[in-house]
Amino acid sequence: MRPILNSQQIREADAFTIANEPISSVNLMERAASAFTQKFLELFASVPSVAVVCGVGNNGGDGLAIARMLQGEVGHIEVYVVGNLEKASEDFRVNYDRLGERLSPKIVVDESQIPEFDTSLIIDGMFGSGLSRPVEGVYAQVIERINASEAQVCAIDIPSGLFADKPTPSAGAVVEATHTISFQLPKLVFFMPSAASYVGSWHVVPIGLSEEFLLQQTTDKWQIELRDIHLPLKRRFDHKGTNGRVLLVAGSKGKMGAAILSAKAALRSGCGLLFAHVPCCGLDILQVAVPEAMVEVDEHTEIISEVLPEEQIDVIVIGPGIGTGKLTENALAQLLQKATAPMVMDADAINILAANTHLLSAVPPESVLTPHPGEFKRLVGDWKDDFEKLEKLKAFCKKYQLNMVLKGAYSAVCDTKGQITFNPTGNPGMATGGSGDVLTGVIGALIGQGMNPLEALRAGVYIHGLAGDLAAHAQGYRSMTASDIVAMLPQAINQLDKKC
Ligand SMILES: NC(=O)C1=CN([C@@H]2O[C@H](COP(=O)(O)OP(=O)(O)OC[C@H]3O[C@@H](n4cnc5c(N)ncnc54)[C@H](OP(=O)(O)O)[C@@H]3O)[C@@H](O)[C@H]2O)[C@H](O)CC1
Ligand SMILES: [K+]
Repeated sequence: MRPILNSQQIREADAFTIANEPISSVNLMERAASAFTQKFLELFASVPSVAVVCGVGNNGGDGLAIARMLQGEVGHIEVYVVGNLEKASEDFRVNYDRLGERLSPKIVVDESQIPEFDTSLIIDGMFGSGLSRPVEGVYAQVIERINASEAQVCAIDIPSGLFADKPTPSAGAVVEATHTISFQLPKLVFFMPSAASYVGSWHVVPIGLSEEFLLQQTTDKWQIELRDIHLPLKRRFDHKGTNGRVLLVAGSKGKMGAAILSAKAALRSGCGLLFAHVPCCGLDILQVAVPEAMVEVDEHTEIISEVLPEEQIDVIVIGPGIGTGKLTENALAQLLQKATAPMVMDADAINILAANTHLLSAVPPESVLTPHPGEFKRLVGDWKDDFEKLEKLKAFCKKYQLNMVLKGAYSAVCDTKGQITFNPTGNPGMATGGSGDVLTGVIGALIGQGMNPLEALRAGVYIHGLAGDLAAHAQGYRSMTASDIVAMLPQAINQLDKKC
């Protein structure tokens, strides 16, 4: 997993690398600028004109070095320095002197000197990880002008004005980048919905900071990587009874589709036997749609009113399409008293828990909850910003000793110790009805096959997102449906199997 460190830790990594590699600070800047330039040229093949807007710190120093490196690679280049040169950092000065006369920068210290920015692209190097306060005054005016221009904007390290690891006050101006090329590690704020319009598409380029130092750092935030996913092995002598016995409790009148999607997803994710408990009205529907499922019917025609867990069930998946009626609430309460297998709880199962918080302590330890933000809000109340939302997620998982995925772009998986991992796969096309039902089925199948619930949760969100990406590629992210995600599960799982 890739650690996500705070600005202070990254500064220390910088200093450690300089002292121990050893490399001079200005040469580290040269390496960072070169890594940026290479990625930039991959992203923007032919750019007619670029404005490089620099502050006077090291982010600005990067900007000057990048402007120098881009000479001959792009058309016309203009360089602007915003701020007081007397306050410039050491490495900024060295790069200022290296610029040469052809790129002679224009200095901006007041409003009258702010240009119109009519280039096709702007590189933003005003502030990076050294931002110490919200951006105001002439700096804010420059940012407003950048944001108002027609140009694409590519930020160096982080969009100027955005704090990497804490909320940015709404009073401060922030660059709205179309792309951000960041150094060595992603910054926490890149995973926050509220920062998406500033960060744009983000890319991380290695700049050779000491791996030894980075891995020693304490953090509770990580990014899942492909190499972290280890699927359960299938062996020659396995049989259906050893490949996971999954009980799916899902559906109600008019919502049998949720049960079908979960059931299909579980079967496509390798579960050996799928038992489905559904209301009477769902019997024919499920048997026709999913012939592999063994269906047991509830006494009630339209909803689930009583579930008795059979013996030898490895995992119980409950929630998709069940509704929140009183009888179903009672059925869930009874099930919680008797269940010993870990549970995957989604949708209305979570809504029932939110309305009856005394039930939370009865959920088998290490079980998995898969709320979307609306369901999560019902469980923990509202939050003032994305950072507080993550704190609430940690506190909840620690308190109830549960694993949880908070679904959305970069779904956040939290374990019982409060460690958070962000999932990199997935796309906006997955924000469609039934997508969550697919995820619960995948996670249930993986737990059934013997993965521990946390590993299954991390692998499940990764596979689900990957299948979603493949579906978006095939159908377009506007048109794809949850059934398309199910259809792509085999391809996604095959891709993961091949890398093992
Ligand atoms: N660590 C690495 O991996 C590497 C980072 N590089 C680049 O360096 C920047 C960080 O550089 P740093 O000099 O620490 O900070 P900045 O350039 O972001 O900004 C510092 C200057 O900006 C002033 N500042 C801060 N906030 C404001 C504000 N709101 N308004 C006006 N001025 C502001 C600050 O002044 P102070 O008064 O706060 O002292 C400084 O003058 C990193 O992001 C990378 O781009 C390396 O090049 C490679 C290694
Ligand atoms: K920047």
